[in-house]
Amino acid sequence: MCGIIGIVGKSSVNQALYDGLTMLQHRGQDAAGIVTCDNNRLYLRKNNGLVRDVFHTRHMLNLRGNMGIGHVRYPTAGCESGAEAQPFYVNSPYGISLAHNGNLTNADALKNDLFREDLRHINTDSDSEILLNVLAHELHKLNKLKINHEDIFTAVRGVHQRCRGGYAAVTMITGYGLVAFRDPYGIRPIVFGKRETATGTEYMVASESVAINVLGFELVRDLVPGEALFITAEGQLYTQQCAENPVYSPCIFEIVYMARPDSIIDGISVYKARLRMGKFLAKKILRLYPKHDIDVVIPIPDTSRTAAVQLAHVLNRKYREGFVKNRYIPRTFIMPGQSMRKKSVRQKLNAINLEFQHKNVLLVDDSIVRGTTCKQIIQMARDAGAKKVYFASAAPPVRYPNVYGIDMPSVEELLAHNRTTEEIADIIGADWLVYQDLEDLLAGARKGNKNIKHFDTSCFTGHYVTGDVDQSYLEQLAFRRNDTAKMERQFETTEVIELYNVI
Ligand SMILES: O=P(O)(O)OC[C@H]1O[C@H](OP(=O)(O)OP(=O)(O)O)[C@H](O)[C@@H]1O
Ligand SMILES: NC(=O)CC[C@H](N)C(=O)O
Ligand SMILES: [Mg+2]
Repeated sequence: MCGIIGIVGKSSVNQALYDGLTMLQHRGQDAAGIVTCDNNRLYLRKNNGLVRDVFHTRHMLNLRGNMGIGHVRYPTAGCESGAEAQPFYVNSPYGISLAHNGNLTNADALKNDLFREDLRHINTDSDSEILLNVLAHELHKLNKLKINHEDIFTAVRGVHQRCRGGYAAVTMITGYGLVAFRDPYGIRPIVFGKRETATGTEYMVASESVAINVLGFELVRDLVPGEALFITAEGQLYTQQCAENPVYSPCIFEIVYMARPDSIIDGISVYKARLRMGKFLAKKILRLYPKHDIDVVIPIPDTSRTAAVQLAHVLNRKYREGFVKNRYIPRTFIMPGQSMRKKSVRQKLNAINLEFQHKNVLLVDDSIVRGTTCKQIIQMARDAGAKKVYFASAAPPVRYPNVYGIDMPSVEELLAHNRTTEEIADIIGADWLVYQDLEDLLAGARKGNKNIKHFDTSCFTGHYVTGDVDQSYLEQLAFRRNDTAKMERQFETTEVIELYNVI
């Protein structure tokens, strides 16, 4: 769930790209990058860190031109090295740069094919470098000095035929314009917008609508699954469906946790969907515990707040901000290692004792994944003087790995895997625990857009919409990306590549 952005403007786009990336920072905290194009020359800055740390005035001044793309990264493949920060670049054909949100499930086979058949070298373990080279090859094989929108859509059709998994991508073809595309299941989100200026229409593509709103663009719509968009450097827009059998199946975890509440994804207001999650969860609590003795509802900031407000309202109990969040500590779930995540929970959240003393509190979180947050938070509530601590998760139990762009690679790390709700309550130290039912979560999301019949719910059900994920893939993924493997890799190879894809 990285954040991607692209703008074709009528004046310099560096500041707008920077501002847009700050609106997408919650999607990736590990690395950030921008590449711009001016007079057929590219200017790139990327590195590890938050947006505000990666771009200083001198970098901003160098990012020239009226067209560019950007990325904030949360790794799901390869390593955390700055060498794998995006956008990636390949010089042939035409000079193409790419920013990718998602994860390819056939990356190994593609890498092999790219080397043996397409004679292309992939220098990192990032699946995004593979996606870029597949697109480059599909363009290359047209064997044309000059390409038009039809050629570009032909190449994207080729990408859909070869690539599997989740991918929303924005690419820039030097001298031509900006190309964005979404995988045939629409797993990862991508929207576009436009803005009228005195000198013509400007276009913008982004992972979430919030970036489009804040920059003063008007949201046009989501790209539908399989669709591609091409905006010429002069500002002409073309769109085309490039997949044979697209099936709308957006990732439900975007609604649960990833996206900002003020975003609209696939026509669904994330905010309203989260309110409905709170309502359904309250109804379930009333069904299970009609004589409950909850005194107060307390959210675990930030993401659960929206659901908790509505949950408290339906339960007819007070909603209180019992935990104060340190605004300078980023999101913990998307941090790379367990020790960092664990330490950060305590740095991030602190209890206001008077909201807990002598009370039976219901703590609400949007989800429980590894259990890092809830274990510590329940203890903090007890230390703050709570009589009883109940816990509600606005999402169902996360029991299976995610393979489409969220870093949940190993079942061993998932608290709910092979455990009952009672066992989990015991481990986290809650007096009782309640999870949202999947049907209610889906109903809450569907109410926002009745046309969406399916969602990718793989982390709750183990059913993978792309149909290509088998046990051996999951074993490989867990082997490569479990926390211990990541930690070992950090010491071995982090900065060894040193080929930063510099333009
Ligand atoms: O069970 P866990 O593995 O701890 O993961 C789930 C937790 O992580 C998230 O919070 P996060 O701090 O990442 O983001 P937020 O501030 O947006 O809530 C989420 O809201 C849960 O609290
Ligand atoms: N979370 C994502 O979208 C990750 C993008 C890409 N797979 C990477 O690891 O860099
Ligand atoms: Mg949270």
